[in-house]
Amino acid sequence: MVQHVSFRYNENTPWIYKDIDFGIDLDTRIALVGPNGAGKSTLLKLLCSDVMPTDGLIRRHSHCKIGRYHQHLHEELPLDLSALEFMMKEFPDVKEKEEMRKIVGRYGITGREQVCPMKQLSDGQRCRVSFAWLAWQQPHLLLLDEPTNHLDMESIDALAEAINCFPGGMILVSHDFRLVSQVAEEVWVCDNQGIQKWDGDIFSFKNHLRKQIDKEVSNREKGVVKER
Ligand SMILES: Nc1ncnc2c1ncn2[C@@H]1O[C@H](COP(=O)(O)OP(=O)(O)OP(=O)(O)O)[C@@H](O)[C@H]1O
Repeated sequence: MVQHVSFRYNENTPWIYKDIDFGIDLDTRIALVGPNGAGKSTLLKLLCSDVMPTDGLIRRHSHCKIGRYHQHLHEELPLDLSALEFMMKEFPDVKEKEEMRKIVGRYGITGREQVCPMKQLSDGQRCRVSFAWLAWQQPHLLLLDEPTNHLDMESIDALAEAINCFPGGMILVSHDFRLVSQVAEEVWVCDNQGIQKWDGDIFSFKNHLRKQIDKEVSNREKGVVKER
């Protein structure tokens, strides 16, 4: 439950949210959209307590496990360890190396990629390790912030399929309309320090953006003509 939450990073920076109020649960399937800098990533950080509300309250079920994927997650991996060593260290309950090999293999990290130091992997491969790490925590709620940046089309479709098989809640921030259309049931717009449910699907939102841009361009052109 997000109750009357307002947030700004500090006293010298503008309010990102003012008095937002909503609830999410394990059936939640939301795509967050909105202009750059509106506060989409900040909302995910608030939900997983990476930052705390300036005012108001966020109440969580005490057993709710939240997993957040963000663009810098793969940069936080211990690069001198191999993917296999890292996962064995993070999940000591998996005792057999062969079992962990299978787990990591499901994320497209196979053969030598599993045992070489992760510094030798590409960004895309490291992202896959991050996904394996995130998924194996078995969160109840997934917060995905731009998860497609280092993924090819095939991996994006695999991600969509995985999200659709995931039984918990999900909030996605993504500029990838194709992914959004495959996994989101609702579109919420972050703008002007608030959040509003979009009355339509992601494609109608895209059309709305296109019209808005056309209008801005035409107004600018009219302005230029007037100036002349
Ligand atoms: N740690 C921070 N300290 C101060 N300001 C920050 C911090 N992190 C983000 N901001 C600012 O807060 C605002 C919201 O940022 P946020 O990243 O949440 O927006 P966003 O909607 O996710 O943007 P984008 O689509 O560009 O990723 C921006 O103006 C950003 O510069």
